[in-house]
Amino acid sequence: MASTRDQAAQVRLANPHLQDDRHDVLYHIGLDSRKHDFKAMFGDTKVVCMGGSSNRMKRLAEDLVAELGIRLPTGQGLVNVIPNTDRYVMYKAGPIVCVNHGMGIPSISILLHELAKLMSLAGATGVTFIRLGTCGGLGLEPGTVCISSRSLNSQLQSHLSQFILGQPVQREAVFDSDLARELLQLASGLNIEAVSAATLCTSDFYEEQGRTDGAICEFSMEQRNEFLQRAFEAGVRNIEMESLALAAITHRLGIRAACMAVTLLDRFKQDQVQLDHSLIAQFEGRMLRILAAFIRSRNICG
Ligand SMILES: O=P(O)(O)O[C@@H]1C[C@H](O)[C@@H](CO)O1
Ligand SMILES: O=c1cc[nH]c(=O)[nH]1
Repeated sequence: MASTRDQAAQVRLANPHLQDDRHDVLYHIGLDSRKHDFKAMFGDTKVVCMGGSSNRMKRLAEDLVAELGIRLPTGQGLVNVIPNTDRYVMYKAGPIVCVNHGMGIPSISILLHELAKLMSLAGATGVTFIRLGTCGGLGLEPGTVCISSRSLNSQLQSHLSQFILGQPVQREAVFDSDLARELLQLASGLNIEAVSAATLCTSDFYEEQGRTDGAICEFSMEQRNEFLQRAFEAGVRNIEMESLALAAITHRLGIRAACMAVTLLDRFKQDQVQLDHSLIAQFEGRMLRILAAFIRSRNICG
């Protein structure tokens, strides 16, 4: 349970160049502090939900409205609140924001910079960021919800490496352990198969995840299996493409964050995702139920 101090905490940026009263253009999410009233639009935000695809985030917002009985502004319905860009979409249902992050670390990290600035300028307090995604599992039944404890890069190290001004910078990629535990308990209470473990985050779906079915593959089946086994022994139970940036950026800024992703396949058994869309939607529904239980437990929707 979040403490009173956590609930009052504002998002604090880690950038001495930024003045509080600045004019700021959040270019990729199409928001401008001179044209939009950030406090009125986003000041009440408590949870920011993220996932790769735009339609999935729209569905998530619709499902949360139905599941939690959230009342929308009269005559407005659920609308994309960032229509000035087609990079991302964003829906707001009461204090919940649902935004898509695209695929991979560069796409989610641009979004995270702009979302953190947005939440800070809006004066939002006690905000939690949660990614709801899909992933490959290691030794898990498809449909298992993986809640990341930390994220490992493709060298199985728990940090995000970047080159800033030409110099290597490493940022620790860990998630809030209390929040991860809380989500795991909620899953268990709902009888949803879930684990909390390390997540491998790569910058590619094919070769970096050890798939032999990409357009290029220069390793053997034995090497593939050895890599997946090594990841498993390092504590990895799922593989995806965004958790490293989510963990590193939120940890650096002190934003409470979690990454939940449902497994679409067991990578020890296969490389191709062969599930049909209705089953994927059913699996994603498991994360919606955990998320809804989390939001209910926080009493933030009135
Ligand atoms: O949240 P989603 O399901 O979009 O994320 C995973 C990781 C990659 O972005 C993508 C690869 O298929 O799916
Ligand atoms: O295997 C998978 C499935 C979904 N997303 C990934 O990044 N990998």
